Order: sequence, then C-alpha cells, then structure tokens
Amino acid sequence: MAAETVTTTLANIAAPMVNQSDLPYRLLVRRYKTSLVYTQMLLPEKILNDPDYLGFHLRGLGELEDRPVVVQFCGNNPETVVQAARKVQANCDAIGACLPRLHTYKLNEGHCQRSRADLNLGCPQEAARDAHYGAYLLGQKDWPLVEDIVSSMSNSLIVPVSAKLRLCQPASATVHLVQRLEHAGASWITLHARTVSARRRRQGAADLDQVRLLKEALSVPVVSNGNVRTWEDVEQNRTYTGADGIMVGETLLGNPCLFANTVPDPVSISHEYIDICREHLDTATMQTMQTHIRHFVDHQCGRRPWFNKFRAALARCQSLDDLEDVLKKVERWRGRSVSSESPTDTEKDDEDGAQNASEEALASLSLLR
Ligand SMILES: Cc1cc2nc3c(=O)[nH]c(=O)nc-3n(C[C@H](O)[C@H](O)[C@H](O)COP(=O)(O)O)c2cc1C
Repeated sequence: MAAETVTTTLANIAAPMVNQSDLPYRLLVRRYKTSLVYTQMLLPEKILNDPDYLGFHLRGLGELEDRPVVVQFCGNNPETVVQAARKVQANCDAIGACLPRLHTYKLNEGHCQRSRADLNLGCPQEAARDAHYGAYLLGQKDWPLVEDIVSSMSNSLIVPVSAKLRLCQPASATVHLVQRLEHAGASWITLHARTVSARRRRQGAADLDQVRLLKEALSVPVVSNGNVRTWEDVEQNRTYTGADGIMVGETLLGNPCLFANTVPDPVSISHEYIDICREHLDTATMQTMQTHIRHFVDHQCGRRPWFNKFRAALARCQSLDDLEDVLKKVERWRGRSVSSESPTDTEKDDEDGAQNASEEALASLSLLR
C-alpha cells in the first residue's frame, strides 16, 4: 500500500479479533463502509510449522473483494515473525504487529481453557511476564525488542508494517515508545488507549487524550481504538483526537453497518453473513459463525424473553442450514411471519413461539408505559 493510499484507507477500520475476523465477516463489514479490515492475530510459529493452520488462514485471503487487508502477527522473535510474514505478504496490503498481546493469547491456547466466544483472559499473568510474553513486552526494558520486531519487519517485507498497542504504564511513556516505533519503520500506529490489565481488559473508558498526544507527536498516521458504541462516537473520537482513522472491535461485531451509520435488522444481516459463508466455504469455523450470529441478534434483541432459548438453539447448530433454521425461529419469536412455511412438528421450541411473541409484545407495551 502506497503512503497516500494508507491515509485514505485508514478512516474506518474493523479491528483484528481472534475467531471473529474471518473472511466472510471481513467481506460483510466492507459492504458497509469499513475501509480497512484486519485478520485476527496469527501465530508465526504455526504459520511456519502447521500447514493446516497456514492453509486455513490463507484461504481467500486478499482475493479481489478482500482488499485492502492487514494480516496481523505477534511474536517475541523478530526472525520468526519476518519468516511467517513473508509467507502471506503477497496476499495482503500490510502486515500489522500486535505488540502487546499475542503471546499472552498463545499462552492461553496452550495452557488455559478458552471460552467458546472469547479470549480466556484469566491466565496467570506472572507466568506470561516470566516467560517474557505478550503484555509484558511493553515494559521499558523490552522496548529494544519491540523496536527490533518492527524494524526487522519493515526492512525485510515488501508491504508496509504497522503496529497496534495499548497504553504503556505510565500512559505518558506511550508517546516515547511510539516515536521509537515510527523511527523503526512503522507506517502507522494504532493505539488501543487502555492499559494492559489482568482483570479489566476492554472495559472502562479509553484515554483519548493519549491518542491526541500521539497524533501531535508523530508524522505517520495514527488510528484511535476504544470507546466507540455508536456512529456519533466515531465522529466525536475523530474530531477530538484528530486521528487519521477509527478502529472498532466489539461494537462492529454487533452492528457490522456501524460505519455506514445504519442499524441493520438482526435477522437480515445474519442471512447476509450466512450467504457470504456459503460463497466462501471453509473460511470460518462453525463456532465463529455461531458467535457472529449471536452478536448480530444480541445487539438488538439481547433483552428479549426468548434470547436464552435462541442462544441454546444456536449452540446446537452444526451446519449453515441449522443456522438458517434458528433464524426462522427468531422471526417467529419476534412475532414475524416466516415465508409460507409453517413450523415443523419436530421443532418443539416453536410451540413456544406464539407465547414468546406475545411476551415480547407485552414487554414492548411495558416499555411504552
Ligand atoms: C473477540 C475479540 C478478539 C480480539 N482479538 C484481537 C487480536 O487478534 N489482535 C488484537 O490486536 N486485538 C484483538 N482484540 C482487541 C481488539 O482489536 C480491540 O483492540 C479491542 O476490542 C478494543 O476495541 P473496541 O473497544 O472497539 O472493542 C480482540 C477483541 C475481541 C473482542
């Protein structure tokens, strides 16, 4: 990606998310004014040593509609990260270095149970620190290593290299590290303006003043990440921080049309996602697809009386057809007609459909009072 393209492309970014930045999701958000997408963070060692892992993550990557795309890596060995990045650079527009976190995640994969839908963040953080992993790379003594990772990548790869990081502790140190990363060759910097914390990783307000400081101190573009719940937040964040781009993670999971400033019907957007999955088979796992659909429906219907039943039905799905069937039930539970088909007798849950629709009607009535 040329420098001028970088700045125009950075405006609205879908954050890298483990198990959620699959190709169908990337294609979906791009239809709704997302200007740049990331893959989930990839493990360099697995890219180099596990052909199935490499094959899965390369499938469809960077094909016509999947551009521009950043492939994100993380690691604490510059040589390994560069070798792995070389394997994918022809299929992407830039390589992103996830500086503070990947090895924490790797530790999770190896030693801790992960929840179905999210990272398990309960790993013993001391172990991560002792092993010189992830979140602890941002200690000042580790800055040379972090710089080395970025400079090795930017000197060895044919695509631009960017870095995504959280705030240092103290936050005021962040600007110094980031200036060093700029000199090391980072083409842009993304700041998730929260600190690394064992207990509260994504909650709490992001410190947008730090993004603003970075923007003033750096020559390369700066992307602001954190605190976005609505389109108004996107605009306010951009205005307040002066950032070149806004990156959104969790809110975009619920509303993939956020950057288009619209809120889609949850069932329609789920069908649209499933259709893309059908066009690009084997690019997302069943668990990933289930989680996306849960987020889409949760975004607007999370408090509906039938939501837990929906989650249970979703968890039982084993195919794209099963997912479509659950969405039919959702329509019935919402009191909406579903084409001309009548509910099948085997779908026992549907007997409760009318009941739930009236519960929902009552719930909306009580909201009106
Ligand atoms: C399910 C999930 C997976 C994530 N995986 C990654 C990842 O692979 N790489 C990364 O740099 N950050 C990852 N993050 C962090 C997001 O990229 C983002 O920085 C964070 O969620 C804050 O943005 P938000 O407040 O808009 O969600 C993940 C977040 C979530 C919710």
